Amino acid sequence: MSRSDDTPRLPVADGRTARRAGWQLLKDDPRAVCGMLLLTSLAALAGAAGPWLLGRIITRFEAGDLSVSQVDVLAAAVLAFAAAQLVLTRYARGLSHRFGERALARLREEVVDRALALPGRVADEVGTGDLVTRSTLDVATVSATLRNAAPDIFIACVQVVFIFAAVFLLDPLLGLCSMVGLPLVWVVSRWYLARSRDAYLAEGAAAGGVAEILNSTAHGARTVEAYGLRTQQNNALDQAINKTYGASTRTLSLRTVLFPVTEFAHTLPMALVLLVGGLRYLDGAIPLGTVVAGSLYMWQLVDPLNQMLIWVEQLQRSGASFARIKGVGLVSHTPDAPVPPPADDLIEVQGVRYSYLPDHEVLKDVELQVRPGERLAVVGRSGAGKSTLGKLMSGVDTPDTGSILVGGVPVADLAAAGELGNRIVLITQQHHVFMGTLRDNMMMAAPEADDEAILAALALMEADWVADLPQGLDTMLGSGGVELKAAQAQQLTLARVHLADPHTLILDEATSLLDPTTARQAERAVAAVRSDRTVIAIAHRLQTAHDADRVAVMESGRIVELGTHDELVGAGGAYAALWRSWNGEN
Ligand SMILES: Nc1ncnc2c1ncn2[C@@H]1O[C@H](COP(=O)(O)OP(=O)(O)OP(=O)(O)O)[C@@H](O)[C@H]1O
Repeated sequence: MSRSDDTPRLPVADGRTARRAGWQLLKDDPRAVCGMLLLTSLAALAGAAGPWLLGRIITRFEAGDLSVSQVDVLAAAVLAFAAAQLVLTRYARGLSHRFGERALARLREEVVDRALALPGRVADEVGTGDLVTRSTLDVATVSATLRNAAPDIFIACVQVVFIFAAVFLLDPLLGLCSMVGLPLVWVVSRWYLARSRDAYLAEGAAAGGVAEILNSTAHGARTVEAYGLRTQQNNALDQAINKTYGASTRTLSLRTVLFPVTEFAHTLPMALVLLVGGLRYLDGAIPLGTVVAGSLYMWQLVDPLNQMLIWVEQLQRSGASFARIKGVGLVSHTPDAPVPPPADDLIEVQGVRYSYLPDHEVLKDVELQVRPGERLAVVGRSGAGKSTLGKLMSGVDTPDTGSILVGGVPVADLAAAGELGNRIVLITQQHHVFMGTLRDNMMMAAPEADDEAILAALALMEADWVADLPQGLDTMLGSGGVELKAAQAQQLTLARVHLADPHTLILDEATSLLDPTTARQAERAVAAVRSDRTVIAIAHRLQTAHDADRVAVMESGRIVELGTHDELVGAGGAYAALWRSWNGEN
């Protein structure tokens, strides 16, 4: 039940891909980036003016060519520049935050799109834990960076550049002194960054492992109880928690080196500027005002460098999260080019092979054409591959080889582009009710549908219960709201399909789990939604095959017979045998 270390995981984007994706976030919003750069530069310039003016006051005062009123004017200018820096930084930060929010919104949409475009087989293989961790914890980590760290780091970088430039302009030797800490910061950061990516990835993966075990235990709680697997699950959880502890300790030990060394690297230039500046002043090489201005710049440098130090860890952590988020896209099925509209409603299955597991082919060279408006029944023994064929025809996954086309366009491409829902819909026994109002649940199939159309679709499915809902179409459904019974959920699903108005329905035993009365009601609902559409019915009851235009018989992943009911009964093959045995049973 619990997943082991061998459980396949979603891939992680390599450093180059992640850097390119990060760069793309900037390129996607060029106006905001230019605005941020301009405002931050102006703010840094205003910030650099203060120490320079104070230095001038001291130098000229020392030289005796400054009156008290001139001191007042210069002091007022210092204040004015400080105020300007405050205002400009505030606007720069506002702009950066808005940039961060927009980038985050794009990233969130991308995660959802990519997760939804994951091939069904991959989603089955990797389980929910890894995917959930990437779309929740990892997105939260990246969002903290985009909201707070990125603006602060950006502003700090610009400030640091301006401060160094200002010290060099004051006195090149003091400028050199101001930079002595940089090699130390460079070395320790390289040391840290070389180790921390893997360490944070391991920490993220370990957290995913814990989430996976908790998820599978919660979902399979009854099985755990029934088979007495409690100890086994506890042990697996203990192991996963120990792994998380080990991974967190590793990242902590990296931080205990980074922080003290960089702290020292900040203090060193301040001391050197004071020492060398003082000596040069005593030698008469530079005025006192230059030493004061230089040390004030060093004092100004502490804050942005500290900001960068504080955020470098967050940056690294979110770099790992960003790579994990981008990794989801590496296995998602996304079409390379814009998807053209299908020429018509003809469905063609050409040489399709498919396996869930290596060396176990479930579909073997399946060929099939379904004409618009045709009713095709797919029959065969359990495990023959009927449902798998239905899933592939509805774009849930892509074939390993061969293609499934509608009007000449691969259905998986249409599904990935979100353009399959109003063409081909798969109806299974699982009817999902989304958390939200009844109207939300209906409008996701047809965003432009009005209340009248929604109520008409529900009425067509005999969903009388809608009239009893406390807030009508505004009633909240799902957990925390009104919980629908299986039959009601099915009516809702079918009404949604009716609104989406696809040309093809793939019915996979849509009514078999219901009790006889609700099954009859459900059959009427299915009949209402089938009218005038192409219907591919994956049928257990051969009456469905009898009433269909054509019947495809599947055996061990192949279509072994294809024809009308009468033709196949006459041929005396596999279908005739199934028909005889079904008739005998009934
Ligand atoms: N998610 C999965 N992972 C691995 N194997 C699977 C998965 N789903 C189906 N299979 C296997 O693929 C084969 C075909 O299954 P499929 O459900 O398509 O057959 P079917 O004809 O629809 O059977 P039934 O009528 O019992 O639903 C079976 O051997 C089944 O065990």
